[in-house]
Amino acid sequence: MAGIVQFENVGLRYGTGSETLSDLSFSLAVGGFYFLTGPSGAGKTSLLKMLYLAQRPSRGAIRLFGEDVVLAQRARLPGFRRRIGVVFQDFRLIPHLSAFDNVALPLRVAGVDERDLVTPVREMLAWVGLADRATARPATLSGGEQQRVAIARAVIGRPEILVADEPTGNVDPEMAARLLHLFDALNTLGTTIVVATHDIHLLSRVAKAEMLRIEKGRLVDPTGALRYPPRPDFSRDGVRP
Ligand SMILES: Nc1ncnc2c1ncn2[C@@H]1O[C@H](COP(=O)(O)OP(=O)(O)OP(=O)(O)O)[C@@H](O)[C@H]1O
Repeated sequence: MAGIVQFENVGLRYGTGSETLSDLSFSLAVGGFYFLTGPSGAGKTSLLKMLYLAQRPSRGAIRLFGEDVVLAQRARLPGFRRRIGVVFQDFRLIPHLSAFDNVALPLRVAGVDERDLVTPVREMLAWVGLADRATARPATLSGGEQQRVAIARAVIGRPEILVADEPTGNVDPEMAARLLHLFDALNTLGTTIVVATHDIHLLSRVAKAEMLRIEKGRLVDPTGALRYPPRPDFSRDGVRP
């Protein structure tokens, strides 16, 4: 079955320098849970940006939901983006809006009636432990609280893909475990999850997760499990390549 995300020979060059990312070829399954790891500066955020359509690749093909998003007309990109929830490394909350209104934003953009959004937004704020901070503006929240608002905003619209860049960077281990539980619950409902992280404790907490590792702009894939197109299955006659 085709993946919900497919990168084929993707390269990314900022400006005129050498490529930041090279020869990325992989496929992510619908409903999969993936951790993206690698040293600082390896290119994790850059890969995620291409995935959530904030950055065009310099070469190669990217297919999301079965459609070529590099060749897609610009006018169609917002439609694809609405199907992807993003937790940015720097949160990107709207400063003049309360926590409630930041979380409600994707539902309002999608045209959800005001009467229908109050309960889901309150429930989501409670989920991330911020039920009593609904009226607070981002500047009055701690870094960890802002991060949780950002996560609530990313998942409120039940995206098909959730992309999170270091989502537990500013929270204590107990909150990190709760957030991971939230991602896991979403994943169980069918959302494909891609989490970039340095946190090795996080990696061991989700047994079903697969690892994507980037080093110096290239995907390191020792098992070959993520290679695109998939390897032929030799298991029936027991012959390994
Ligand atoms: N907009 C940009 N213009 C030019 N170079 C950039 C840009 N964004 C990132 N880079 C460079 O691309 C390389 C990869 O950066 P990226 O942020 O993708 O790495 P990362 O693996 O996410 O790092 P970290 O774990 O520290 O967040 C770095 O050398 C960085 O300086």
